[in-house]
Amino acid sequence: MLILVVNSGSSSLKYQVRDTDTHEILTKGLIDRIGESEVPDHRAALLRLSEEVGQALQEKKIEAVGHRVVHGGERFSQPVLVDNEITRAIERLSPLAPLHNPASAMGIRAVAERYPGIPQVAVFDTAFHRTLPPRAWRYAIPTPLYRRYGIRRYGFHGTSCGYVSELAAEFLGIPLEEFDAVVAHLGNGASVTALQGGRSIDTSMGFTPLAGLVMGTRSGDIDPSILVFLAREGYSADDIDSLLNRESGLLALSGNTDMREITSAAEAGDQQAELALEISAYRLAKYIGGYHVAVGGARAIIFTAGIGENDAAFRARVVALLGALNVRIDEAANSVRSNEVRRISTADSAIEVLVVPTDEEEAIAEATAETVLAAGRE
Ligand SMILES: Nc1ncnc2c1ncn2[C@@H]1O[C@H](COP(=O)(O)OP(=O)(O)O)[C@@H](O)[C@H]1O
Ligand SMILES: CC(=O)OP(=O)(O)O
Ligand SMILES: [Mg+2]
Repeated sequence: MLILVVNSGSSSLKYQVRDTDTHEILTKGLIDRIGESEVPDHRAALLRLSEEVGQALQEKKIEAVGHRVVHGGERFSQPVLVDNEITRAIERLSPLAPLHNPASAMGIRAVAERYPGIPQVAVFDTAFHRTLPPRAWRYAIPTPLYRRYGIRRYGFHGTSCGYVSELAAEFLGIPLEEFDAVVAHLGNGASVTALQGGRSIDTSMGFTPLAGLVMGTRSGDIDPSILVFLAREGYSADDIDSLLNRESGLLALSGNTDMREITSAAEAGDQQAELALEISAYRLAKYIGGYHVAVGGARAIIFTAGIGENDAAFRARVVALLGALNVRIDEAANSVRSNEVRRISTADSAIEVLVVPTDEEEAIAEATAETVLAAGRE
């Protein structure tokens, strides 16, 4: 089946046209640095996508479209065929994923206009984390807040996590059902997930993709009282939202969101950039240690996504903080650039450290084809 996959990340829009029968990628593209002058917003990115795809495909016809949707709430634990009601449900979840869900809903509507009648499937980041036990998803706040507003941990990057954990288990020759690991998905948004028996049992993002690690523009964990303090100081809800989601993280610490630039600044002696890297690595290392305990001893630590796959210096910095776990990096293996699954730990490292390139688009294409075929059989 010929599938267009649309992955609306917070700062980028990735697309691919894939044939799920032959596994061929017919065309793909990345519209990056959304928000800067050339591509001011996701609408502009989608317009560019439709021009590029139209040119590349000529007379070939796309049969279905798969969308990455970040927040599926408690309702969606599987990919679903999209209709108007589902699109509205995705929009209603926007307050819980303000950098992502509006872009996905916009994408779904834009595709419906451009390719009328085409089946569209939503594939949710949250779905993989529906296996979290209550001890991990409940917050220690009054129950009515959960019942009334659905305030709980959901977790994100699930499509990526599921994809890389299968590849990692296969690489190590461990059956997925017996695979205990920690997955660090480090992109513009970043999260860590604890896998036990191949299933998610804890994850650093929470009610929204703001919790956990230091990210490009997101603060990650902070004391919630800071919000109350700021509200009393006169900050509005929108001010706080924008402060923590768009003006914090690496940007606030170093003046930059791009790890490549932060790393070169740090190497050139920029103290702020150095501190930003230190804080990010330290926070991640603490999570890895915690999740090693949560899964009862991880067999592997997996690095994936933009930073995880490409930033050898950052990986080395994180692993250097894991000495207490007897995890050791192999500097030579770590500095190899490759698109393959690879081991970067030494033979005597207590836990294997792997780099596993993620492919959310492939996972979404497969899920889309399956969902469309299953709907056709009903
Ligand atoms: N070669 C590289 N070295 C260091 N960081 C990189 C490299 N390539 C990409 N990155 C970083 O990866 C991040 C983007 O990751 P990605 O997974 O594409 O993000 P998203 O999908 O969330 O938009 C950015 O912080 C970028 O700086
Ligand atoms: C959920 C999330 O943060 O996604 P991204 O990394 O694409 O911003
Ligand atoms: Mg991403």
